[in-house]
Amino acid sequence: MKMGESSNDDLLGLLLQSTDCNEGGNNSKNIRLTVDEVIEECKLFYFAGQETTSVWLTWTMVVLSMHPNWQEHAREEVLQVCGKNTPRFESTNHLKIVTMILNEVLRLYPPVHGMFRQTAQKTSLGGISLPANVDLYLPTILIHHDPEIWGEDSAEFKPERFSSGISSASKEHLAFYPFGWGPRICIGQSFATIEAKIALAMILQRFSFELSPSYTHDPRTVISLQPQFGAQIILHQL
Ligand code: HEM
Repeated sequence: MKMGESSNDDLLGLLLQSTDCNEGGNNSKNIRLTVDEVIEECKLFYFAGQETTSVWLTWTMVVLSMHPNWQEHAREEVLQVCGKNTPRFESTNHLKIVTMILNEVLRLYPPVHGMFRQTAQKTSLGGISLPANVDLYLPTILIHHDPEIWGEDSAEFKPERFSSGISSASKEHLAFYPFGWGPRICIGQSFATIEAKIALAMILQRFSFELSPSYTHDPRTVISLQPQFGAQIILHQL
């Protein structure tokens, strides 16, 4: 970095080009990052991106073990679209059932269960007037489970809710926000979705799976929403 050498075709390279140490970068002086800020950005990307996606896939394996019919539907679709080949980015757009399943898992088990905000100034929100410095919690998991929004079967795993897309899945607009919303929406949303589709497709191509008798269903919040006692799953090679 001190030699002024960094590539601009990956995230770390772009961050390094934005530092005070790299005068050759494209950014104007007033938005340069310090080295400490680059380190913090790297930690944020690792923390925000790794645990969330892995727990999403974990819940998907658990839920598809509980619903072998959906596991079979998803496998049939993957084999139809990709055969036994490694799924490519382009094929992920054709995985409709896999997408419905992944969305329904995000609805029932959102890895980020809620978001925190603070009013910077006096704010009017939904007809309520809030003073400055009020802490707000937006409980994603409660909204995702609300029977008034999703229907009496809101607690059930029903990927068909999403068969006509996200906007038709619920009675309320903006009732599904596993990646947040607005200016701070998850920057890794598309990356995570492609990653999850490819990983799930590769697992379905190779294995059928079922829950081990030792599995106990007990979702708990440990920063992200996790299976408290682990996810013991038995894989059968196909
Ligand atoms: C299932 C996977 C994921 C879920 C559920 C998820 C969820 C979220 C949510 C809800 C937020 C907004 C937090 C807030 O507004 O307070 C967020 C922000 C963020 N996410 Fe993700 N995320 C996922 C994957 C990823 C991946 C793969 C990356 C990076 C490669 C990533 C990077 C980030 C970053 C950097 C932010 C902060 C953005 C900002 O503050 O402007 N996330 N994520």
